[in-house]
Amino acid sequence: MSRSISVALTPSGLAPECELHQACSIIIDVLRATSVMTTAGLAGAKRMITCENIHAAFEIADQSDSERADQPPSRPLLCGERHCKPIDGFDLGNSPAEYTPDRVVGRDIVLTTTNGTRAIQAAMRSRRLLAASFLNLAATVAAVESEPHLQIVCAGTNGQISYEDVLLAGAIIDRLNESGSGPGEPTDHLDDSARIAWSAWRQSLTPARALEESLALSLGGRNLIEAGYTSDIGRCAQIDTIDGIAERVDPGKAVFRFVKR
Ligand SMILES: O=C(O)[C@H](CS(=O)(=O)O)OP(=O)(O)O
Repeated sequence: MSRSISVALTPSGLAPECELHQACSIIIDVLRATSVMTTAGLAGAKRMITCENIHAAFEIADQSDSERADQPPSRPLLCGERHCKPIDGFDLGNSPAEYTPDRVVGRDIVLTTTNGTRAIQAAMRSRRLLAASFLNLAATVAAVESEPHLQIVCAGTNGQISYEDVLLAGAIIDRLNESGSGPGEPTDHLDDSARIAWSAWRQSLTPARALEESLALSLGGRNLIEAGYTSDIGRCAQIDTIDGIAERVDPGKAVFRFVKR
């Protein structure tokens, strides 16, 4: 199958002319939104509803409350961060470690983060929309391998390209091309950003440097270290520990469910 892969290195890199409505889009925010969505999904969260701002998150939660007042505890968990820190009045922050089964099983989650949930919004017009992390790299590849047009959207950090997201974009491209015709050259058609991501990933693969170290060098990694969340970097650097993926269930709505492979 001839497949094309485009990468937006930040959400604003999505070309206005790109035909998102035909594309399967993969959102990447390794540190930490899409790692959180993957972890929460595995832990049994019912639905993950993403939104861009705190006000909208409270509105969604209040609306669910009034819809189901007779069936407590149905209020969604309010989750996310600003400046890497938990938000006042919210239930959970943006550390994957917080998303344990005892906290999230059977619960809806409303998530708002600085970059990840904005990237989701930027790609809402996509035909399919999935959230990828290193944790579920194999499940991501399995979910998209028969798609003819893939659009990868890196969340970046505050409008800037972030190395950790580029690395995962490259890792997805690399895995999709593992059974390609020859070493060193993907068989898929890659745009230039996809080629940059793939090269970055290939270059990062040295026996001397573990993925965790590369993530710690990145913009998102440095921000987390400064904010006191160093241990999240190691957690988000685990590869293929979760065999499933959060996928949007309803076109036009930022509502995701975790699909086990
Ligand atoms: O909390 C995070 O991991 C980041 C914070 S920032 O990117 O350093 O501002 O948010 P996210 O939207 O998950 O990238």
